[in-house]
Amino acid sequence: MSGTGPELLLLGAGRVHGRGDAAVVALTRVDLSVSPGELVAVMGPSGSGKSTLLTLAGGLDSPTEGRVEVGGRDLASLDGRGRARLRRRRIGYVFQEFNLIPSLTAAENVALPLELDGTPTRTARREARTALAEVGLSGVGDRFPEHMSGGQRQRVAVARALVGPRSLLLADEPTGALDSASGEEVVAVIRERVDRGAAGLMVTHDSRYAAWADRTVFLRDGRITTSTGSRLGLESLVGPVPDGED
Ligand SMILES: Nc1ncnc2c1ncn2[C@@H]1O[C@H](COP(=O)(O)OP(=O)(O)OP(=O)(O)O)[C@@H](O)[C@H]1O
Repeated sequence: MSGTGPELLLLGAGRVHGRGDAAVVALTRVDLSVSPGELVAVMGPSGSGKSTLLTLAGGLDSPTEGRVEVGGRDLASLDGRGRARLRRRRIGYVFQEFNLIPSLTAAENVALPLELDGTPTRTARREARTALAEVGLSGVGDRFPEHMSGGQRQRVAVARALVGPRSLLLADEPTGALDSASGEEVVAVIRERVDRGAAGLMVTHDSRYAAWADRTVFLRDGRITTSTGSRLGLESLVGPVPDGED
């Protein structure tokens, strides 16, 4: 984590695919700042640019206009290797698909990003157990994904995104097809890590999960149309939202 500035900053950021008549504007002129300790939810209809926003924020794709900074650093100033290193060390992703490797145990799956980054196996496994404990899965490190429930598997995926000192969490529909109890557990884990100092950006279709965020931005046709400052604001837009502990 660096200084007091935002962990994630998008300034006039946009992404156009293709050219001329075939050009598709996936995202345009987005200004967004997410500070350490802040969780921002992203909502919007299908095709409104939510995933594009996340891939730009994570340096998986580059903007065709504007800029994206992570930890005060303009991603365009880094070469491919520099961006890859930043992604591995600083950014945690949670996707809808669990993407766990079936032949590895839960702990091995979680340790993998650290091991790929050169962390000695022993240290990586220790960090993996800490991350599994953080998501409430202390006892299942030696289990294989096929012997776990959907909710447990997604929490393993969240642990893999959290492992080590991640300062930016990007979650694209992290609750996926989970039932609401498992979904709430996943969002609670993200909320907890954010409360301990990470910055979080989470795409969701469900206002119950967005209610865990400090702010919600709404996308339409690639633009931010509305931004609520609080849960109360969200309530005025989408109707009553349940309490966090429900
Ligand atoms: N590689 C690409 N080439 C062309 N168009 C693309 C590409 N990727 C995304 N788009 C378009 O950009 C727009 C935004 O897509 P994006 O996936 O970001 O939306 P989304 O809000 O995440 O949608 P969903 O909720 O369905 O996942 C869509 O119109 C999509 O068709």
